[in-house]
Amino acid sequence: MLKIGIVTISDRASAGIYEDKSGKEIEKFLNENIENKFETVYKLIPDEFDEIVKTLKELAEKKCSLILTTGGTGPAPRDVTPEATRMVIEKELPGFGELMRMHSLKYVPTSILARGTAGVVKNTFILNLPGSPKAIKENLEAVWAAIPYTVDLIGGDYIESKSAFRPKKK
Ligand SMILES: Nc1ncnc2c1ncn2[C@@H]1O[C@H](COP(=O)(O)OP(=O)(O)OP(=O)(O)O)[C@@H](O)[C@H]1O
Ligand SMILES: Nc1nc2c(c(=O)[nH]1)N[C@H]1C(S)=C(S)[C@@H](COP(=O)(O)O)O[C@H]1N2
Repeated sequence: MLKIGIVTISDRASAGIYEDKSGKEIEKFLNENIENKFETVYKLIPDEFDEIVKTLKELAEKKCSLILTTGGTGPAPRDVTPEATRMVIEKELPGFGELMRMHSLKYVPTSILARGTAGVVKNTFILNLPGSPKAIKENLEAVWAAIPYTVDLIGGDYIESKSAFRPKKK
């Protein structure tokens, strides 16, 4: 069955200082946009480089076709999610981050602070989203249409989604 990893990277949420609303927002978006059966694997970790790398590798080895991370993409000293993601991926897909930042300008001028990227390791596609709960939908609505086809191309499990775009086969 289609497996999707949700990784919340937040010092405060992982310490129990606040509830992880962003992970829940990701789950909600997936439930609203995927029509076939899928299971999620959820991880809540602090902004620690080694822990992020370990978690992403573990979820890729568990055959998640898609991993969505939230948090740690900004300029603060402990924000290292894009660097950790680059340690794991074999191929970067910079268009996802570019489009998310451009689209998010419509909501906040600080969208240019997000450094999130995306890329592929074996049959897993990893995408970094910003940490704020409201940023989840704002960013996923920008790039979701391209995600199911990306997962097709890398040999991941099929994602059935009315909001996806798949180019017609010739
Ligand atoms: N997982 C989360 N759940 C709920 N609110 C969050 C989460 N992550 C971030 N936020 C909220 O979004 C705001 C902006 O995110 P910010 O970049 O400060 O957090 P972060 O660096 O991702 O998290 P942290 O400081 O805990 O590591 C935060 O002040 C916080 O209120
Ligand atoms: N759509 C959208 N993008 C957004 C935001 C937002 O609220 N909405 N917040 C911005 C802010 S304030 C920051 S600092 C960066 C990085 O957030 P992160 O460090 O929590 O990942 O995402 C940016 N991108």
